[in-house]
Amino acid sequence: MERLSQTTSYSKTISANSAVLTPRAADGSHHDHSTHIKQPYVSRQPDSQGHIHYSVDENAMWQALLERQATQIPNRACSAYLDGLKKLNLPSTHIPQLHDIDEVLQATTGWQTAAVPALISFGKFFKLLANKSFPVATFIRRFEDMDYIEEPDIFHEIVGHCPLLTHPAFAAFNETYGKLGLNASKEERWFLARLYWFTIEFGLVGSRPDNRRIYGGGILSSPSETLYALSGTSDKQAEHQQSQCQQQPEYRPFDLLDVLRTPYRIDHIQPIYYVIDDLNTLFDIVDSDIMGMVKQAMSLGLFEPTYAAKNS
Ligand SMILES: C[C@H](O)[C@H](O)[C@H]1CNc2nc(N)[nH]c(=O)c2N1
Ligand SMILES: N[C@@H](Cc1ccccc1)C(=O)O
Ligand SMILES: [Fe+2]
Repeated sequence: MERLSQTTSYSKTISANSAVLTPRAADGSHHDHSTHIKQPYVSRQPDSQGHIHYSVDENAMWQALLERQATQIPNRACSAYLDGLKKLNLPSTHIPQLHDIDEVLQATTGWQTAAVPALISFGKFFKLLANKSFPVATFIRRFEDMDYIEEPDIFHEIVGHCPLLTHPAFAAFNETYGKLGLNASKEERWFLARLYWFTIEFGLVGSRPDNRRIYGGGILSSPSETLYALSGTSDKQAEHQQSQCQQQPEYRPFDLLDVLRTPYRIDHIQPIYYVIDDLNTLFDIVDSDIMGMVKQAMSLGLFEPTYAAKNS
């Protein structure tokens, strides 16, 4: 398997649809392509003891990301997340081994991680969650993608998701969500994906701007989105600033039916966040008739995307 750190990573960027061109010739020479190419990420395989040998560069990336987030997260993440982060007791200078994470997850909620190559299919994803296993893609972003990466890397899965997986009610939400997905049809799964997206991935909690905090793992693993997500001021001012074409997030009060009908794109910072009053709102949803709501959303159809929809 090609080692991530040895792959010559070209400065980006191609438009999302451009073909990935062949990298630098073996002898190091290269033709100056007018377009740059984005080296694909390749996940690392565990050795026979289940140990993954990361390179110096990859461990340095982890250290840089954790140091940056250590300065940005404390007064932006919700307290349940901060409690979980402390329990994980993550190493600061190197990427943790999955069995070290599993020890904490097993002891707190009976969960564990599952090494996966990258984004996995809905079917595999729901099956893992239904069995209290969380997918962890075993590669880490390069420095050029430090602030924001379009696909989940190990920093996203471990620092974004694992802290709240030590929280019993949050873990139960994930497990129930997985079981619902397992029994859902293909089309229903697309609607369920929006519930996950606007809560576990990109959810905010706290109805007033001054008490608003982040619980979404997709935000907390991105240094730039962590700052952006709470940068919106009061909703009125946000509208005004938006009219001044400053990029400001839109905050919407959480409504399950609205969430299920809201298209999203996974490849850029989110323009819309749904806000719950309290984490318990999330746990009440588990006891509500989610699939009934999905059927209602299907009959009502999707809202118009607020931007050119690519994949949602
Ligand atoms: C269903 C959910 O919205 C999302 O699309 C899933 C799909 N596959 C995934 N695959 C990985 N490795 N990590 C993830 O967080 C997800 N999220
Ligand atoms: N954008 C997140 C990673 C992510 C990708 C896709 C879905 C969810 C999360 C980050 O930079 O950390
Ligand atoms: Fe995620």
